Amino acid sequence: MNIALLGYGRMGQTIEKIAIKRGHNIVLKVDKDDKDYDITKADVAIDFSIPSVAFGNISNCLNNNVPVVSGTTGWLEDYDKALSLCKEKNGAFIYASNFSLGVNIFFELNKTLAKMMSNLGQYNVTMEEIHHTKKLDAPSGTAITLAEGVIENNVNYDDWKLGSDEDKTIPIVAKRIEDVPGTHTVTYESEVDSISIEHIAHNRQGFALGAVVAAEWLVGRTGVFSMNDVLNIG
Ligand SMILES: NC(=O)C1=CN([C@@H]2O[C@H](COP(=O)(O)OP(=O)(O)OC[C@H]3O[C@@H](n4cnc5c(N)ncnc54)[C@H](OP(=O)(O)O)[C@@H]3O)[C@@H](O)[C@H]2O)C=CC1
Ligand SMILES: O=C(O)C1=N[C@H](C(=O)O)C[C@H](O)C1
Repeated sequence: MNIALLGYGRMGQTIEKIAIKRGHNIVLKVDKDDKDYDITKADVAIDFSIPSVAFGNISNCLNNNVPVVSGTTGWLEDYDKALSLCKEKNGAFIYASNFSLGVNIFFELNKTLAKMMSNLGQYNVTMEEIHHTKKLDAPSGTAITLAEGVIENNVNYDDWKLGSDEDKTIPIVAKRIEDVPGTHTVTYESEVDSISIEHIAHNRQGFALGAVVAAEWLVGRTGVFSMNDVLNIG
């Protein structure tokens, strides 16, 4: 496949190596100052850029009939617009807050645990995410997906907030520590005990491999998809 990389930072460069190993060609690398490029030479685009430009990158792909995989976080206020544009153009689009196989299993585990804890009002849930100091957004997209998984499956919660202690609101703590690729912990705490589940990324390989696998899966399909479709889980 001919792949366009929209964003050639930490993730773009990791994806490039994995894509080449899997026999693909990188035909375009787009960074901040690259404006007039021809996206149509790609069979699929993979966007790992920055929150303020992600929706523009995705729209450009959909407007030019190029399937697009996006892992950029922090732009989801425009997600519904991307979804409508994809439908209008009969295009192909996948967004995931986290493309790693391990985290997608963790998402399902989180939903199951949330359901089990729904009748147990003596437990309060908290979430913590730890990332490297260069990360632009907080909380992480993965933490937001985890919080949404609890809200959908546990009657005790209907919202999430950074550092909140409001009723029915999941408090999320975001820590920034140099070089941490991504650690997410969900904890249920009562007066007598605590239950935690945790995912620790050791490097960016899992995110990057998941994005390339998603791109391979997306080409030839039309619609808006999630990693559950790609991995056939959930
Ligand atoms: N879904 C997932 O599995 C994962 C998601 N992420 C998310 O992916 C995104 C990227 O992460 P990461 O690679 O670590 O970040 P980086 O900052 O390393 O890379 C982002 C790149 O985007 C570039 N950029 C800026 N403007 C544009 C533009 N208009 N078009 C294209 N590229 C542009 C930046 O260039 P410059 O530096 O010159 O501004 C930079 O090279 C983040 O939102 C992060 O949260 C990260 C890991 C996994
Ligand atoms: O910015 C990162 O690095 C990461 N971002 C994603 C997120 O916001 O959840 C995924 C991963 O945790 C790494």
